[in-house]
Amino acid sequence: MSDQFKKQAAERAAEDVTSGMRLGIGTGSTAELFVHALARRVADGLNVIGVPTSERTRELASSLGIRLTTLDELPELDLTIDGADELDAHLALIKGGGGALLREKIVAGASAEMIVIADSSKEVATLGKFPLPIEVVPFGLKATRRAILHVLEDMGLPQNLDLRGGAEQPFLTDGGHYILDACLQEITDPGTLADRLVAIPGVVDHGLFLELATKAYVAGTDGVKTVLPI
Ligand SMILES: O=C[C@H](O)[C@H](O)[C@H](O)COP(=O)(O)O
Repeated sequence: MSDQFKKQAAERAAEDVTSGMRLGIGTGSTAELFVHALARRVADGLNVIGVPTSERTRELASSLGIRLTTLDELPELDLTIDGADELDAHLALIKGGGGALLREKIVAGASAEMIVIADSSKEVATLGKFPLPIEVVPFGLKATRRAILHVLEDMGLPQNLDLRGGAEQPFLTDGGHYILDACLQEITDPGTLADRLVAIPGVVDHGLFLELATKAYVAGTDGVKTVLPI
């Protein structure tokens, strides 16, 4: 069922794309459904150029005939459409379940608008049930981990930090970094947490996307609703 909802949200967002747009294209299962919907519109004559947020998305979009470039070639975008792991009523997001958070955030930050597409299971009152991905450089992993744990302790948050993929074979992002997933349950002050995490040397970025999304299409049993940040 949730796949059906993801598809409905993705197809609704594809309707917002107009010819001439410079488009950031997200990553993940919902974003992939959007890529398919977009490709159908491109086959019907829609003229857009896209910047993918991952190698995975690049391969899919290019195989479906969507014209692509890089953010270096096109550093200003009109719209990014991407999925999310969680969204709240302010359209604050947790992203990075698929490991693409860094490129996703850079691309969203270069876009005038960002539309989030999701099924209604992703909507939460408070962010944090979904583990927060924190992207770190491999060098000095233990020291970076300790510094993150210190911030979590200081903010009264649970100190659960897992290296994605495990120590034997850590997951590597497109940028060659590791991900530490923080199981926090309730992030009551995402702004402070975001600021404190990026201030740690060794932390590249984290999956809190604050004040980036301008609209969301959330699909559930009642159809697709439009959510604007409160
Ligand atoms: O790194 C992955 C991205 O942030 C995804 O957009 C996010 O994990 C949501 O993915 P999905 O649509 O597969 O639930």
